[in-house]
Amino acid sequence: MVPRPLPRILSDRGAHLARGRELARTAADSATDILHPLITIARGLRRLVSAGRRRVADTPKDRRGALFLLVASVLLVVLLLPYGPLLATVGLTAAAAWQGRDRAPAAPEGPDESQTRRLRSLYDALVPYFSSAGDPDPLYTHGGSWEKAFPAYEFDGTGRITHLVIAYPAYYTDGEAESRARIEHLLAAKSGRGREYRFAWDEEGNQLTVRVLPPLPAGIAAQRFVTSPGETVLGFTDPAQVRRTLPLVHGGERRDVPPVVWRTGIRSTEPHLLAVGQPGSGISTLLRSVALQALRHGDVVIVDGGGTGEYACLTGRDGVLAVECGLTGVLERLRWAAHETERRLIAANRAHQAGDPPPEDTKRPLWILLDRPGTFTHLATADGREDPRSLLQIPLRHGRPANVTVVVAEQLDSLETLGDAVRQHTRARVVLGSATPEQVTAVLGAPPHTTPLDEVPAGRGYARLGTGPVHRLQVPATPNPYDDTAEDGHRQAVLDLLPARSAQDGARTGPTRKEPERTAPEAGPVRGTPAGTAFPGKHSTEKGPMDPAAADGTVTEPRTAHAADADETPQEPVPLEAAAAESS
Ligand SMILES: Nc1ncnc2c1ncn2[C@@H]1O[C@H](COP(=O)(O)OP(=O)(O)OP(=O)(O)O)[C@@H](O)[C@H]1O
Repeated sequence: MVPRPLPRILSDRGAHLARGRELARTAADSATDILHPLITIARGLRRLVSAGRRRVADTPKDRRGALFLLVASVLLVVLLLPYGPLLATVGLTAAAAWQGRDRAPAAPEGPDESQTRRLRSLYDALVPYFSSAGDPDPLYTHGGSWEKAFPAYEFDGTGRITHLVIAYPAYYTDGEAESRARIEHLLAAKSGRGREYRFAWDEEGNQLTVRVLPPLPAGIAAQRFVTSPGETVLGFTDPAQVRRTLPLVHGGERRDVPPVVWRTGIRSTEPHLLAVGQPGSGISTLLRSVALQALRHGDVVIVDGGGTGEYACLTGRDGVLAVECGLTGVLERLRWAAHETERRLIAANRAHQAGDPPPEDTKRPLWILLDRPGTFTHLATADGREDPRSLLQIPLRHGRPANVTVVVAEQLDSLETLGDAVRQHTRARVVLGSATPEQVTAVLGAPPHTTPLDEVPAGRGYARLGTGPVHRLQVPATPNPYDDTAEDGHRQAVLDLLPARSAQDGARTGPTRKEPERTAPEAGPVRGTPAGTAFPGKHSTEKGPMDPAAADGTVTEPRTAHAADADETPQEPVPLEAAAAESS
């Protein structure tokens, strides 16, 4: 699979950097070669001086005078002898060169006994798979030699394999997923569990390369990442597949870490994201991390189907248009988002036709983040209300040119509740937590090329942007700052990133709505569901100007950053058909 190219400016910069690094390395290598004798002599002189110092220190104080006298007499004799100083310099240089020689013992050639045993055991395990009765010159036979089968290998300090190249016969069915999986499973088991392995199959050269991957850096706190507008850091990955690094602060130190950067906006080829995972895998954490980054340049609407107050910290903050966890509010917000998408499209379209740049009020990114929207689909169906999925269609289909981005997070076992529009238009995908290779493949559209971990840390998983490669992913630690069980430093990092509390909170109200509010949590047994079916507990975050069902029964219009500048009368939504008619 071809990695999605970076924007030219970035890829060029990467190429320049790589070329620069290569040149610097070559220059350093040449300089080391030329200066090697000098380095050796300098090292030897240093050793001679320290030996002399040691000698003086070891000599009892009362005998040091005699020692200095002896040295002075030798120096005097040398000075008086014909060619004495010259001979002394040559002698000293020779002694320094001898002392400064590299004394590290030469690395032993080939593997030691225990390493040979490991390689032989791997070879024997592979014989049944890589041998065939009709092969006249078999590479793998019982009792055969492993040397030809394993042209390259490396071991770590504990004697476990870290890198292995395996040659296999051309007739092995390496194009079939099942055949590959069989070998990968066997190698992971025989090379030591508890580590992650990357397998690279070279079908042309009939070689399989196995590499042990170092663990991804966990516990990197949320922080202001060095990114451009339109870029969102989903998490961190291996350096092998990413040509860029992000400067970060981790554990009080500055580090450069390769990120998985998702690009949104009108030029994005993956304008919307779908994140799935098992309960507790870190999906809400990922959404919180995305929200905090989105708030740097845009407005955010959050739909929380979890009902555990995961996004309470964002309520009433600048740029946060709503944090909804009740069905009525959610429908209201999604309806508004659909209308806003249409409004932006029409405004931009009019500007295009007039030959003007897009109006300012269509440029500010709008993010709709939905955590477990399946809960509301279920409630709406039971209540005979509008399906929230149908309201998502317009932002998903037409969000890109309108600068509207949708992020949907759902649990692995509720994927069937997502609906076609979400499936079709979310081309950026993330899977977190433990998942079988089949589940990962079903979500990402391609298998992971690494073995799954026995114990998956929170926030660990895979990401794929469009048809790009599958990346290992570690989401930055972005806990709910009101969660006492989370690490204090990580909670404080989130608090530091929160925008200021909105000054206009509670300032504006809109038309009255008569509908009674019904929240997922307090709905109790819902019509059409078995009595006692439990829904997530209520966490009411509807307040201020976004409250769709305030105590006095009034509803407010969602507040955008531009609403204040624009006409105070709520804009009538214009359907998409009208936009199409206008443009024709
Ligand atoms: N990237 C991460 N780094 C460190 N800890 C994390 C990370 N992601 C999640 N966690 C921790 O794991 C726990 C579960 O995370 P989170 O609530 O985000 O998961 P979830 O999938 O939304 O779970 P739930 O279904 O329970 O809501 C939390 O304690 C959170 O702090």
